[in-house]
Amino acid sequence: MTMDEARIQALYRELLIAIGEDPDREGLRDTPRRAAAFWRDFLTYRPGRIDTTFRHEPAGEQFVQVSEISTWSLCEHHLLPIHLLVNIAYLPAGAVLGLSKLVRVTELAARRLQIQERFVEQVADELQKITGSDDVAVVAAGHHLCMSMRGTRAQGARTLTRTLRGRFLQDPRLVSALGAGP
Ligand SMILES: Nc1nc2c(ncn2[C@@H]2O[C@H](COP(=O)(O)OP(=O)(O)OP(=O)(O)O)[C@@H](O)[C@H]2O)c(=O)[nH]1
Ligand SMILES: [Zn+2]
Repeated sequence: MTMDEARIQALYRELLIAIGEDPDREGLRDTPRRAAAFWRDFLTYRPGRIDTTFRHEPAGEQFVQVSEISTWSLCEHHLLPIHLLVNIAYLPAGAVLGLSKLVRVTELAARRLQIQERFVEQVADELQKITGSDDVAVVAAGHHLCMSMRGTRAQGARTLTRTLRGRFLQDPRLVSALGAGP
């Protein structure tokens, strides 16, 4: 994605004028710069290495889950934050992924304009790709500010999205191992 920071700053200045503010008053003078820096920081996450795996042949079946990964995304309809708690599980296929990489993959999918349904799909796609396992599950509990600070003002409403692939689709025991969600 290309980002034109000078243009973003100019647009924020326009926005301040449009809402009846004086963009040159002391408290607002640097606001367009700060707001543009936010967009740059938010949208240009560099995940580093995300595919470190270790060969591992468990004696029996193994289920790996990292729970309650906390991150922030932005709702693409209102440009307001979504706080996400994410559980990721997979059944290793001959190799296990470095645990921190599950967090990096989560962050990568969060740092864009999102809907929560697509977010879990994108995390699952990436996880399948880097683990080589078809058996993955991603569950997210979202708190959408567009539903709590405006609109319905539904304080505490939690949205649960879940994507199940491979054996997670076929085996109810695996789904119950995931728990009720983050
Ligand atoms: N499916 C889905 N909907 C979302 C998500 N984030 C926000 N929305 C919804 O997007 C919808 C946009 O609806 P509109 O009627 O176009 O917008 P609005 O007039 O601001 O609606 P309200 O939010 O109901 O006030 C709302 O129902 C939001 O709750 C998301 O991650 N997934
Ligand atoms: Zn929204």
